[in-house]
Amino acid sequence: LADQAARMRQELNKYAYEYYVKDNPTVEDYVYDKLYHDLVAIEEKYPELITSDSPTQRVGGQVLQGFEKVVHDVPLYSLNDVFTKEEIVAFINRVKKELGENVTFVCELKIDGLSITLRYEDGLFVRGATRGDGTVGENITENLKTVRSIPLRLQEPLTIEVRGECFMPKKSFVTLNEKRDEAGQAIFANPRNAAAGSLRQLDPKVTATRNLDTFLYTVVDFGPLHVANQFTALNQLENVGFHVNHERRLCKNVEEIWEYIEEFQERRTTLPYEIDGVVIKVNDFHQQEELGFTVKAPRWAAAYKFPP
Ligand SMILES: COc1nc2nc(N)nc(N)c2nc1C
Repeated sequence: LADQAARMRQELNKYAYEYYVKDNPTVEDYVYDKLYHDLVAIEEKYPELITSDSPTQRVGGQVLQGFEKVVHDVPLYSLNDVFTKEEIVAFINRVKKELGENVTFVCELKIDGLSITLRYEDGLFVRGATRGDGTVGENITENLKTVRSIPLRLQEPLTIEVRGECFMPKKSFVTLNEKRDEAGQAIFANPRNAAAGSLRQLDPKVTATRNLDTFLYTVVDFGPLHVANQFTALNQLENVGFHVNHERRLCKNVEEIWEYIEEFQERRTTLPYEIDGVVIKVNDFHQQEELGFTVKAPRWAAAYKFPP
């Protein structure tokens, strides 16, 4: 029976990966729901068969009295903001001055959400935390377990820490505010505040109702993923189970970067999530190491902020 429960868990986690990460479900919802309820029945009868990566454990946490502090082994740094094409040109020129002409950049969307860091040991999700001040954050593992796109077990038994954004899709934001308005509750000003409020809930059962989502964009130590640059790292992050934003693009020069920026300034209102800019990164990890960091931010990246 233990094997049967394990097979059901694996099947459910596969369906969830296809649905939430690959955005390409292979079964109808009722198939998932039926298998889920069959697993719940087995686990209720034989609680000793319950494991931490069972989808039935996503909304299990008790109501917390408060959040523990988490000291980040590797600080969550911030990005240098730029606001004009001239500043982008200056950034690219400075990078090429130090690295030579043979540099490729990755452009990614800057999601308007909350920075989170997720720790996995042997493939199992063990801890999730907020960025906080970059050095000390809050342990919100129980709340992050309720976010369906966060895998409870990776496709490989990796021990890694990944970072990204937790956000509330625009549609969920509108529905939530409609419900709150009808209930005479204060509405949230924007999806970012709604996501922050949802993650700061002491009761995970409330967080579970908020339809939060994630996009992961970096690994603290790329070693275990065996990747040499940001673009393949993003592909690998998706392969091992994380939700990664698909609008990433390799750019060789300012023209291609500016083209990407103009495209997403245009598409911003039609995207299902809010963005506040574009992040430009040197793609190759050795070149990133060569450039290093200033006190607060990497010298190999810049965040172009859209005009308000
Ligand atoms: C390399 O560091 C970063 N990379 C990022 N990438 C994206 N797409 N969005 C961010 N908000 C972001 N933030 C940081 C600190």
